[in-house]
Amino acid sequence: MSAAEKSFPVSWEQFHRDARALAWRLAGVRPEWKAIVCITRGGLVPAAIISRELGIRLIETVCIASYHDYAEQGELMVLKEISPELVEEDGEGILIVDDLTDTGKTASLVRAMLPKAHFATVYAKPKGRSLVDTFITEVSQDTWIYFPWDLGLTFQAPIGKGTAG
Ligand SMILES: O=P(O)(O)OC[C@H]1O[C@H](OP(=O)(O)OP(=O)(O)O)[C@H](O)[C@@H]1O
Ligand code: HPA
Ligand SMILES: [Mg+2]
Repeated sequence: MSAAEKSFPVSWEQFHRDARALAWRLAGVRPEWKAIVCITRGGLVPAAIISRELGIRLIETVCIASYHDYAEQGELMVLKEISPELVEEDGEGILIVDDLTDTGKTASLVRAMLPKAHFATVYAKPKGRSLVDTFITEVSQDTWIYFPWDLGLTFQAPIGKGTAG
């Protein structure tokens, strides 16, 4: 991916609101889901919110790492695969959850594992958008999304010059 020029910081409240909005959309897709397959680590937080909202209690993980250094994507590594029982029927009725799709590489890898599953992310960038079935907010490709679990409270310099006390 190209170096991100803009930033999109997301608070816990906003993330919760957006993940709930995603759950509302998914409730309209089908009445029941067999399981959530959550792409770690980023998918763990939206999966917790969606599982609570939709009453889905069977949660599986597929563990993938790619962005080793912020904004620099390395080779995709599958650290843990999906259990064979859930791969049966090509993932029909299964909900795949991730926090976002950026280049779409992670999404296309997991889609190939469960071709009939429904793929949902909270955020999407243009390159990955066509690989997900449902998402809430699109941000431009040159934007880096800062998730609340990567942020902390820090001092903000005053807007006006010379007013720092
Ligand atoms: O569409 P892509 O370009 O493939 O990027 C999207 C993926 O990148 C991030 O995960 P990352 O691999 O950084 O691991 P993490 O979830 O553990 O932070 C994010 O959580 C998505 O899973
Ligand atoms: O914009 C992003 N933010 C956080 N993690 C990411 N992984 C890929 N793209 C992003
Ligand atoms: Mg991830």
